[in-house]
Amino acid sequence: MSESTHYDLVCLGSGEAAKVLAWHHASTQKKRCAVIERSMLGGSCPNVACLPSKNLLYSAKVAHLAREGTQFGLTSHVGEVDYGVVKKRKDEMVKGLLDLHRRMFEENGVELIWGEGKFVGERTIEVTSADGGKRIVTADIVLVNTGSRAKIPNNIPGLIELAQAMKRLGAQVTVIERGPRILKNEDADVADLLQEILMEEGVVFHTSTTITRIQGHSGDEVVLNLSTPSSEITSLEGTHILTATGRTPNTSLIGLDLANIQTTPSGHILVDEHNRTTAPHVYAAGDCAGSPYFTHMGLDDFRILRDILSGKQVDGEEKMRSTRQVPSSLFTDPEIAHVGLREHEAKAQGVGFRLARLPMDMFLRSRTMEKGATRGFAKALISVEDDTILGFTAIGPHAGEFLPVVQLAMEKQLPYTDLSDLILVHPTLNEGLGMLFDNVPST
Ligand SMILES: Cc1cc2nc3c(=O)[nH]c(=O)nc-3n(C[C@H](O)[C@H](O)[C@H](O)COP(=O)(O)OP(=O)(O)OC[C@H]3O[C@@H](n4cnc5c(N)ncnc54)[C@H](O)[C@@H]3O)c2cc1C
Ligand SMILES: NC(=O)c1ccc[n+]([C@@H]2O[C@H](COP(=O)([O-])OP(=O)(O)OC[C@H]3O[C@@H](n4cnc5c(N)ncnc54)[C@H](O)[C@@H]3O)[C@@H](O)[C@H]2O)c1
Repeated sequence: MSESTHYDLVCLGSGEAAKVLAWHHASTQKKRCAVIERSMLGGSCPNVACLPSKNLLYSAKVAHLAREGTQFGLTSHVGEVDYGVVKKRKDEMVKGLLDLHRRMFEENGVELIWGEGKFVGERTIEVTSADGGKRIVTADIVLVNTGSRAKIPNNIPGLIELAQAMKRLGAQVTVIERGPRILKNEDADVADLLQEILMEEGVVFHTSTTITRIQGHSGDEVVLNLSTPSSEITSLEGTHILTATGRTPNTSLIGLDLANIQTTPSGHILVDEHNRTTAPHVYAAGDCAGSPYFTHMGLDDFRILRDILSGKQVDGEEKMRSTRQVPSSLFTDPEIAHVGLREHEAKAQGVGFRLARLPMDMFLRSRTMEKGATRGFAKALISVEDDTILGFTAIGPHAGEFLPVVQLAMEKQLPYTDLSDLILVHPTLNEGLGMLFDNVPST
C-alpha cells in the first residue's frame, strides 16, 4: 500500500509558474505546499533552455569580438575556442542557479518531491521515484506545470540563436528550413536582415527544403538527404544535428483523463482565461497550458494564479490570458525585440496605422560599439485613431532592452508623444527611442 500525504497545494513539474507559486503560497499564506519534479530542479529555463543558451551565446559573442579585435586596436592573434571551457562556464552558472533554487525551496518551506508524477484520480497523483518506490500525493489545489519537449524526441532542442553561436564557436553550421524563409512570424524586412547577417558570418541556409532521409548518428556522423525546389543540393554530411522544429506539450502520459482534465487538439491542457482546467481546483500553467512558449509568460501565469489563490482574482477582472502583452526577444546578435502588432499582421487584419522607422545608426550609441552594431532598425506602429502605440519591433544591439518603456506606454495607452518628450540619457541606446517616436507621420 503506497504512503499518502495531503497538501494544500501540489504542483506537478517545477517549471516557472509552479515553483514561484509554491514559494509564494507557502510563505505568504502559510500553506503546506509540495512540488513534484522528475529531473530538472526549477524546470527547463535554468537547466537546459533560456539561461544556459544565453551563457553559451555570450561566450560566442566574446569569441566573435575577439576575432574582430583589430578594429578595437587589439594586435594579438586569437586562436581556436576551447569548447570545454565554454561548457564549464555554462555548467558552473547552472550549478549556481540550482543552489539558488534549493535555497528558495528551503527558505520558503516548500517540499520537493523527486519523481515522475501522474494522476491516478481527482487531485490525486502517484509519484514514482528513481528507485521505483511509489507514493500517493493529494491536495486541495493542484497546478500542472509539466512544460514541453522538442517535437522530435531524443534530440537537442535549439533555435536560430544557437546556429549563430555554434558558428562563432567554430562549427560549420547549415540551417535547413522547410518554409521559404526563417522566422516566419516576423516581418520580412526583419527576418531577411538577420539571415543576411548570419550568412555573412558563414552560416549556410537552405530554405524551402525538406529532409527526406537521415542516416548515421548525431555526435558522430550524419548524412541528410534533402529535397529542394531547385534540387541544387541533394545531400549534406555533418557530425551533429540540432532539431529546432517546434515543441510539443508534456501532457500525454500523466493520467489527465483519470483526473477529468481535458486537452485541446494540439495536446495542450484546456484552460480558461484564468488558467483553470476542466477539473475543479486544478490549474495549468506554462508551455503545457498553451501559454506562449516563453519563461516570462509562465511567470505571468503565476501572477494570475497568485491572485486567485489569495482571493483577489474574480472573473471579469482585467488580468486575462487572451488580452495580455506577449513581448519577446530573440537573442541573436543583433537581437530582435518585439511587442504588439507586427506590420504584416496589421495589414492582414486591416488595422490602420502610421509607421515610424529609424535605422540603428541613428541610435548614436551603436556607433560607439563594434562595426556591425549600426546595422538594423526600429519601427513602431501608431494608431490612426489616436496616438497610442499598436506595435514595436527592433533589430539591433541589445534590442530587448528597449521593450519595457514601450510596453509600459502601450499597457497604459499613453500617446507616443509621451515617449518622444521623455528626457533620455545620452548616449544610451534607449535614447534612439525618442528620435524614433519623433518620426511618426502626422495623420
Ligand atoms: C534552447 C531554448 C532556449 C530558450 N530560450 C528562451 C529565452 O531566452 N527566453 C524565454 O522566455 N524562453 C525561452 N525558451 C522557452 C522557455 O524555456 C520555455 O517556454 C519555458 O522554460 C517553459 O516553462 P514551463 O514552466 O512551462 O515548463 P518547464 O520549465 O519545462 O518545466 C516543466 C518541468 O516539469 C517536469 N516534468 C514534466 N513532466 C513531469 C512529470 N510527469 N513528473 C514530474 N515532473 C515532470 C520537467 O522535468 C520540467 O522540469 C527557450 C527554450 C529552449 C528549448
Ligand atoms: N529567445 C527566446 O525567447 C526563445 C529562444 C528559444 C526558444 N524559444 C521558444 O521555444 C520555442 C521552440 O523553438 P524552436 O526553435 O524549436 O521552434 P520554432 O517553432 O521557433 O521554429 C521551428 C522552425 O522549424 C521549421 N520546421 C519545422 N519542421 C521542419 C522540418 N521537418 N524541416 C525543416 N524545417 C522545419 C518551421 O518552419 C519553423 O521555422 C519557440 O517558439 C520559442 O517560443 C524562445
